Amino acid sequence: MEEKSQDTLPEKYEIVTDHELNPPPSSDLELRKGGKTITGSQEILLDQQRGLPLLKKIDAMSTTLQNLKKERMILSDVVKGISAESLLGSDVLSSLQILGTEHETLKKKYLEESSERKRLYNEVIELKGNIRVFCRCRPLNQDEIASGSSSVVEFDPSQETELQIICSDSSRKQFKFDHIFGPKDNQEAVFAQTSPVVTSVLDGYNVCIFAYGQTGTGKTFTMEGTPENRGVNYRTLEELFRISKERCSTMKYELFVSMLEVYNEKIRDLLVENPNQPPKKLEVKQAAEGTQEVPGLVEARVYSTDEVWELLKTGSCARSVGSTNANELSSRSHCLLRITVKGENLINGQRTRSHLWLVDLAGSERLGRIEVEGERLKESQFINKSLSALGDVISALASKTAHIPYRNSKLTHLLQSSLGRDCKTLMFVQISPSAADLGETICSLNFASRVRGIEHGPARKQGDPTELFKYKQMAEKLKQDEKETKKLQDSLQSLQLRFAAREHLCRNLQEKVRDLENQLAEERKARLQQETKAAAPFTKSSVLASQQLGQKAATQKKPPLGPSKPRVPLRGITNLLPPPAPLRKTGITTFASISTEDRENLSKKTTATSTRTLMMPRRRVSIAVRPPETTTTQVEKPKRRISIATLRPESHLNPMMTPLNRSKNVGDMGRRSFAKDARMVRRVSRIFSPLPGLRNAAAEATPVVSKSKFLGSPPTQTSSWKPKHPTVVALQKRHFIWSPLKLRGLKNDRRSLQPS
Ligand SMILES: Nc1ncnc2c1ncn2[C@@H]1O[C@H](COP(=O)(O)OP(=O)(O)OP(=O)(O)O)[C@@H](O)[C@H]1O
Repeated sequence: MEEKSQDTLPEKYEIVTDHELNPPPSSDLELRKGGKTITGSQEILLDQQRGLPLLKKIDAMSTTLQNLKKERMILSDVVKGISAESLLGSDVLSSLQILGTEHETLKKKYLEESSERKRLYNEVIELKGNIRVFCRCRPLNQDEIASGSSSVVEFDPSQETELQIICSDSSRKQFKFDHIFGPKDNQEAVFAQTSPVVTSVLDGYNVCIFAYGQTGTGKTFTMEGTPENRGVNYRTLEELFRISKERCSTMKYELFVSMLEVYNEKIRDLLVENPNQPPKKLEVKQAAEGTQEVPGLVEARVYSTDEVWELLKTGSCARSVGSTNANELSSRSHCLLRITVKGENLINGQRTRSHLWLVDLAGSERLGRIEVEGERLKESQFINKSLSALGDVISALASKTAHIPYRNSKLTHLLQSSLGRDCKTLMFVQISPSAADLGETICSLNFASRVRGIEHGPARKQGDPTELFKYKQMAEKLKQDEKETKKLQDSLQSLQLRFAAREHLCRNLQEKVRDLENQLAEERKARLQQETKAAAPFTKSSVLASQQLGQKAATQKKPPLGPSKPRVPLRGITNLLPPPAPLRKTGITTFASISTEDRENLSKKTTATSTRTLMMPRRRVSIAVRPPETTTTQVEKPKRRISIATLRPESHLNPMMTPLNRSKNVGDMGRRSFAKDARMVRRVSRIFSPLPGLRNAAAEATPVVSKSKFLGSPPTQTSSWKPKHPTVVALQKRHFIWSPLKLRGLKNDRRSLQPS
């Protein structure tokens, strides 16, 4: 120890003296003067040599110690002052940063690869079949060996999936399964094949593993095992813990364990804290998310394998067992271990909740096989009933029927969400090698073969049901909203279409109105011209009068309608006609019956009243004149409605006399008229037209009847045509006098229309 301090101390002193931070004591300086560096310990030695008293030595040592302390402080300050950059350099730091980024990228890639591996792994299992059947044959037990029973099961070591059963008639029956375990295969070998299915629960798949077979064939041994040979249940949980630890950087798992039994179609919780208290009545209920739950069932959170083993032992002890002649401690119930795995992906936050059911079924032997009575018989009946329900479910799944009878038994109802199309199923068919059990063995193998025949679709990952439920509700709301939106869109579209159609109709109607107005204006203009022309050949006075009339007409006539004003869009189209104008007195006169004096009076009267008449809007006046033959033909065909008056004494017999005309004529009798006898006046009005045949004939016979836009084009006059109808003949014989209606311009000067 002494030597070691001698080696190290000189260096420290060197540093101190170099930095000149703490000058050494005077004794040191003196010693250095001699050209030698002397340490504290050497000094002590010197003092000893000099024979200094002990106190002096202690003083010296404490001084040295203080110096050393100061030194340490200085050094620590120096160390603190050294930064990473000054120590490593910027190049090293930048390369460290690059390496860090590379590390992150590699980590990401690793995650991607691991998820891909998981996917492929799952695919491999799916290809192998989501329902798999393993056969396990136990060794001959002591009793069987003692009784000299031989094995009827033959295994071919090269064929891991085939076995042969030697029947009583020495024939062989071959069975094929996904894997066959012989009497020599231990628990590890069994679990090695089982683990891939088991670990699927961590990936979010529902899994169901069950052991089926007659009593005493090793179902409990395979599932539960013994403390020395632990079975699938314990190993499964062990494996789940191992993998969850392995994945802790990316996944967070929570494991829960429930243990129950179905005894005589009743569910019993095997994990109740106080087994002495009366059992709770447990029922299978369908949760809102569609999964099967058992409300009130104990769900223990497990954190370690030790805990699990204790738990399994507790549950196993609470199980109903009884003694049968086939098994000393025969399971009289179906024992179900449920492992619930809640997973959360720490990278993307995805959550899963899946179940793994590990089922140790009660013995499948037929009733006659074991001698039971009383309570045992009842148990056996329930066991057989539920096993047959399981068989029905499997058959329904195999035949892909729409209805799977899960609810026929408690067992199948419990397993509903883990025994079906979206899940992974593994069945252990347990058989006995003994010849004495041959019949039961063949039965079990046949059942297992049926199960193996089920073609499952790909298993589906199970999300967290509460989250799934939430998403389902959201999806439904979204669907409804979409429907509503679609409805609204449809109605909007139809409204738009209707609106467009209306608009189109309005536009068409407006155009029509404009056309009609234009047409009307033109017709008015033309009519005015025609009337002026028609009045020209009459007397000089009439010419003068017509000039005056023209002037007046120019000043008073209604101007032609201008372009239509912009109209308010039509709200609706109605077929209603405008309210009819009140009936006006119609003056019908015939010049034939008027004397010269009367005519003069008439002229005066007409002139006197013309102004008033003209001012009256739309006053309808029919004037009968007898123009010369030539004049009649020269008159251009008016386009408006006309009234024609003829001299006919027997007007009441005229078929063309309309009721209106007749009444008008009758009404006019008492009134002042140009005609001496109103009955002599026959007015042919186009308002009440005669029969079409007659009308055409009359039209042809009447050259003054011009085209009306309401009645079609007038027929052309032909000299060769000879009318046959008496009315037409009468009309033709008599002079037709054209009398335009609404001839307001001319009304002022009716004299101009008088025959010369
Ligand atoms: N593969 C095996 N290797 C060694 N011993 C086994 C094997 N299988 C079963 N045994 C033994 O056979 C006996 C009966 O097994 P077990 O109780 O598991 O049968 P079981 O099918 O569960 O019967 P039960 O339906 O009546 O409950 C047990 O003592 C068990 O240890």
